[in-house]
Amino acid sequence: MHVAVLGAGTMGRDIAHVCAVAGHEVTLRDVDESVLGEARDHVASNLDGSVEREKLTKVERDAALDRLTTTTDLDALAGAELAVEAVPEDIDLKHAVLSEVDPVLDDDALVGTNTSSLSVTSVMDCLDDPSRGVGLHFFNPAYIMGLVEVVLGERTSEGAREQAESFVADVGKEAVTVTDTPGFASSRLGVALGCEAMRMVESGVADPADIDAAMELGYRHPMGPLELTDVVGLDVRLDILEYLREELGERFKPPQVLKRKVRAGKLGKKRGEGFYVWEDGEPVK
Ligand SMILES: NC(=O)c1ccc[n+]([C@@H]2O[C@H](COP(=O)([O-])OP(=O)(O)OC[C@H]3O[C@@H](n4cnc5c(N)ncnc54)[C@H](O)[C@@H]3O)[C@@H](O)[C@H]2O)c1
Repeated sequence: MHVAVLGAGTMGRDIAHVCAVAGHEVTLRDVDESVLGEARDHVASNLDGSVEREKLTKVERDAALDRLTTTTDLDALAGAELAVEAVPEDIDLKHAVLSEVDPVLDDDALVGTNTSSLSVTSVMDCLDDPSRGVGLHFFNPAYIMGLVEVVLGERTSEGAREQAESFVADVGKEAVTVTDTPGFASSRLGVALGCEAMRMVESGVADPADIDAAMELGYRHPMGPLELTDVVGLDVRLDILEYLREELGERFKPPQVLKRKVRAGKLGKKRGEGFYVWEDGEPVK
């Protein structure tokens, strides 16, 4: 299948990786040429890691990388049978991207959005045929995490649901299918925990490493809520909180410490600093 991935940032590049390994021809599009170079190197390096861990052979690694094309050119998406949108969490931007791409895709193409929280019904209402739209919510890092939330918009057709669930199984992930409610099942709970952890940092309960250790060692979370916020991106978490506050009320009010860090460009792992300083891909605790 020809899969178009829109946006080559944190999520788009790993979704492209997953689809290429599963045997799909992937066109990864971004508006920023430099991001595309980084994205390809990132995928190549993670594929090398899979070879080292004997999850892939060298031949499979090379074939997956050959199936991945990066481009800024919209026409390169022509005829794609699936598009997965992974541009920033802004409904106007998502509408602009999907409206532009819609006419170029195959007539029956499935259109997925990787939104973490926005209404899938609203994201998809710009499509010529919104019944082809569905949420395909991958988790970070998408090439490792086993879950994809399939989110059904008000107008998502039964056919689109089946296509989405079978695509998720085909790329080796487990689907949970949820209705279109703010934050779905995962982000709403995950963000609530992260938000409370940030308030605890603000009020001096403990430092980030100790708060994270409490959840990791006391509750068996593989990663504490503040480290996870750094991995996800503080800007991404802020966008989600602002939307959930609008939809669900003041309990999702973004903490000041989060706003301050975002304003200062401390966006987490991708910028080398968030709640932690990051060196060689690891937080300094
Ligand atoms: N970061 C996470 O952990 C995470 C997890 C699950 C879901 N999500 C969701 O995935 C989406 C993407 O998040 P991200 O963290 O990858 O963002 P990001 O900021 O890392 O990447 C977004 C990319 O989109 C590109 N872009 C902007 N405008 C574009 C356009 N018109 N056409 C094509 N590309 C364009 C940017 O250049 C950037 O490379 C968001 O909806 C977010 O909520 C994020």
